[in-house]
Amino acid sequence: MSETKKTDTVAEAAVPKQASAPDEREVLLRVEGLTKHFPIKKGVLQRQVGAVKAVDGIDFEVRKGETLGVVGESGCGKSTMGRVITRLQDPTGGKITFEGRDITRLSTGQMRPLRRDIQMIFQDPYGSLNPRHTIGSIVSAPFRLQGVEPEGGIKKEVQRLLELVGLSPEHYNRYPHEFSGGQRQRIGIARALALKPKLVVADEPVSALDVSIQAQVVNLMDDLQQELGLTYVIIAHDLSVVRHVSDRIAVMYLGKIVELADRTSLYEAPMHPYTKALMSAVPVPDTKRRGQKSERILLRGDVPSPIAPPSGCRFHTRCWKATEICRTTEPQLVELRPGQRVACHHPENFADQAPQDTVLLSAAKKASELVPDAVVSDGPAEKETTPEKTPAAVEETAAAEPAEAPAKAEAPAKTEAPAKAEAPAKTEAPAKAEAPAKTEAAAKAEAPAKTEAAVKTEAAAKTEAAAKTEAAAKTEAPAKTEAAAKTEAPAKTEAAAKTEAPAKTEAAAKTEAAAKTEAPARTEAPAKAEAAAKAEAAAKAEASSETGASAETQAPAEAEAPAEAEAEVSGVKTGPGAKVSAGKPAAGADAPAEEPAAPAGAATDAPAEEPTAAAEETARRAGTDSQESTDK
Ligand SMILES: Nc1ncnc2c1ncn2[C@@H]1O[C@H](COP(=O)(O)OP(=O)(O)OP(=O)(O)O)[C@@H](O)[C@H]1O
Repeated sequence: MSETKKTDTVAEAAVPKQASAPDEREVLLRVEGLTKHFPIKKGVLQRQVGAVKAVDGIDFEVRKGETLGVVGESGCGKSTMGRVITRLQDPTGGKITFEGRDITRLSTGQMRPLRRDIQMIFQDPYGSLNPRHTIGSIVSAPFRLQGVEPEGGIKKEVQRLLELVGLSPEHYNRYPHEFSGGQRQRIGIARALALKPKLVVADEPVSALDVSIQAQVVNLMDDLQQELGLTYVIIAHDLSVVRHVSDRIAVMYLGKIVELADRTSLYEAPMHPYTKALMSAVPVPDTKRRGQKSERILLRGDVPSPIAPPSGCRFHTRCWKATEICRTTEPQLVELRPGQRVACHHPENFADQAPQDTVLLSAAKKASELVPDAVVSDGPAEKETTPEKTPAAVEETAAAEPAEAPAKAEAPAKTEAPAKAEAPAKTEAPAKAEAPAKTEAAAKAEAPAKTEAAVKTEAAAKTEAAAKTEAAAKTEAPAKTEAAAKTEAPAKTEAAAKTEAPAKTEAAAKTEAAAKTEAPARTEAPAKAEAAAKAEAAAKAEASSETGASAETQAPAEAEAPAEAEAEVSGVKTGPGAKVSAGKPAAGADAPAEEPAAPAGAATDAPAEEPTAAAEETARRAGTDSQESTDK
């Protein structure tokens, strides 16, 4: 938080200059493979039946004098991580090293001297102060607990601390209820700073405060950092606060760090799609941009349950770039650019790490409906490493924009794909497409779809394919989508518009709804290529979702001018109530009850870790309730 420029409100804050060469500073705290699993117990015997994987293997380090910001949606494990690194809770696994000393398994007694050096500021300025104690008693607790006698006496030192945080020394004998939220948070800060700690972990230090007060507290923390040489780990929801205060930022998702980078890199060129989604939610106070279309990325649904996190990349269920590899293989947090670590197979603003994997998962296709076109077009199917797109890429990209399908027939200039693509082929029947002509729109149609699809293969093949999704997966000669890239004669969608002799595809276009009606769809008209591509890609994606073999979705390899869906190409499925604004999680609703106060040495004497109930929320509350009130 060095060199922070003070402002009236955090949102208006000009972003301070990046701290110089933070990497050269000495490492104060190092965390390796840290895990924290809360057991779920059931039955009379309280057998463990599962675990809430709140923190599931994270690595990072904090250097002296720097501020590490930690962001992520509600429930992704930020607070748990904060409590574990301060040893208020015991880790399940991994290693925590503070000033070169392994503190992972230190007992409460062994930790006591270290409490002077590691402090925590809690989110809730109301719940973290004991209402029956005076401010003087609260702020002086660390001295008493640590047996420290400051020069001039405890009272004088407490009054000095109150002044330091902008309160009056006369407040010494008052009670917490006599203060506003901002003032209470200052009291919490005074208490945390009493013993001149080296590391302060601040869990949402300003989120309970009014915006103008937020700026005051942030500026105060900044001043104190410079004055006392503090090192901060600041956990926050508010990305503008984090941007303002942090030197480096760790983005957490479902118990993992998905990206860790310095502030400038993270905000200017985020690599993880989740980071990009979070960043897109940060409002830009720029009057010139008023009225402009927002590039905001909405994420579908909530963070999945940490009890059974998704396989592979945990974000794949909500990512618009997810392909098969994301579902099966967990990406490691690797340094792709100096100082920028990311765990993603298909990072943004960087070369694809799995370029062979081009077929989007059906979940990704759905997710892409909530993502602006500009972002989607940067998807895995269109890697910067391959300037020309593969047929598969064309289709998958097109599938991401079903609603605009008919309007974009001109676009296929781009889609004149090279004959060879990088993708490894699993092509089994690439040459002749026996493709199911099924559009997602059709799939949703109540009535049997009338897909006017012009499917032209180079051989002017007449395709007879069942368009029913289930059938699609079982088509006799399925052309694997991955293979489309290697198709000898790839699709030239531009030709679609010029199709002279469109193949008559007697495709039974069946919809999920109309699947039972078995209504055939006739291919009659030459098509708009992109619409066709979209329709087919949609069909494939759906087929993949149902067959669970998304990477091997069938693709009409040579369809030059596939279908135009005359049917309602609505394509846009908006999950009812499922949209969740990235970076704007419903903090109030989901946030766990705040911990009781934990002044130096006190709170941690008995780091509570209650056995959890099966219900996650209940367990969460139970966990927080179990924290010992340190003011007592
Ligand atoms: N004591 C506990 N027992 C069981 N589960 C818990 C406990 N504490 C937290 N959890 C669970 O661990 C997960 C991570 O919780 P945590 O509070 O760390 O998330 P968070 O990212 O800090 O969320 P928020 O930003 O809302 O505070 C949640 O699913 C939560 O329910």
